[in-house]
Amino acid sequence: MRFNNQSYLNLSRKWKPVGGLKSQADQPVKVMDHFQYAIFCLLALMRFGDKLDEDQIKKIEAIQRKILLRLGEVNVLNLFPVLSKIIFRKQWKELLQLRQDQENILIPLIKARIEAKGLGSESVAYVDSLVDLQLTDEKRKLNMGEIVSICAEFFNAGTDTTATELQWIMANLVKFPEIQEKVYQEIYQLVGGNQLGGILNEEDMQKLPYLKAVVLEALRRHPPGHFLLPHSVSEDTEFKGYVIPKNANVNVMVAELGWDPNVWGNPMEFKPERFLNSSNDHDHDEFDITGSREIKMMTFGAGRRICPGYALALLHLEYFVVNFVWCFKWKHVNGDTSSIDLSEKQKFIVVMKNPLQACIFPTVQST
Ligand code: HEM
Repeated sequence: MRFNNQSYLNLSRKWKPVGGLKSQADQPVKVMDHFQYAIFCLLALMRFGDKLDEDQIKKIEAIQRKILLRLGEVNVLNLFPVLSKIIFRKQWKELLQLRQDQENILIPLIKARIEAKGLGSESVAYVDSLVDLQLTDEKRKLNMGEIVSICAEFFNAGTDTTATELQWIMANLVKFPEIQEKVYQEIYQLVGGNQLGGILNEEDMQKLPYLKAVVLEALRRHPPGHFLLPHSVSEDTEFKGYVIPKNANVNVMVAELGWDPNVWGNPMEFKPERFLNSSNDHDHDEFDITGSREIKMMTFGAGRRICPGYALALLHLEYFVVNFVWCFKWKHVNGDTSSIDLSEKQKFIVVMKNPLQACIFPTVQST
């Protein structure tokens, strides 16, 4: 897609401040908490098939976060569980209490879903498939504890990764307003004035290659995980002259792979255009994020242990970005692009060292 400067100027957006009050709109919003909450609500809806109220969401979020923060401790205690249960009795008690709290919150939601399904609810939820799942080798279904753990994993693996990536994308769109404007113009050229202020849907997103390129570029330049989960080889393996012994821990430097100058020109530059018509394979128009044809980046891993939520994450990222840009103009604080600092900080995943703050204005379309 080409963006012609003339039409870009003609269509240039007008905007009005949030709530119609300039003073309010001038107040920068720290967006990350809102992103996290939105993604969490969406995942909860997918899981339980029903909208949960704010109180329930906050309770699940709080317990999940407490458990996530102590995950390292769980791994250490599990190295020698028999011994650690004696020596670290207090820690074990606290961790078991956290698990109990998690079950107390999630089990009633799972049971409510089973009941709703029994009463003929037509919606489809993730919990339904877990309840129906038959473990063929063991000739049994999942028990309640296992369903709780799998639901919890879905929250842990899907919330912070997607919300963090969303923050990286929006930070780049605020830092580089010309890229934000290109996303807007692409949407405008697709839907014109017909859908002003309306929400764009999944079908619209399939026709927006520049939007997809922005999301891919962010996943390349700012992968939330700089490593994969630990893997190991099941037998001694030789790779490029090195012997990797059986059971050795193996990982991949995900970020370095996406920043390799031999593969990507000016890799540290945020340049979505590199993903337009990026496929060399004429049978496939889209970039192969799964690495099944060629591995150029591995933000979601590759092969059989690839992130099972990658398609969902892409869908959510594209959905939020397209609607954020269509409905709002995102501006940096005090007109100063340097207020957007793209430095990284290693937490559980790699986050923005200085979280994004932006002034956000609902757009009013010029005709
Ligand atoms: C931008 C968003 C996301 C990124 C960058 C991401 C990335 C990853 C990566 C790199 C792995 C490890 C792959 C490996 O070790 O080979 C992984 C695993 C996993 N992801 Fe994601 N993920 C994202 C979103 C999601 C979502 C939305 C879900 C589900 C709702 C999800 C569920 C999982 C699960 C369950 C695993 C563990 C799979 C296993 O143990 O085999 N992820 N993800």
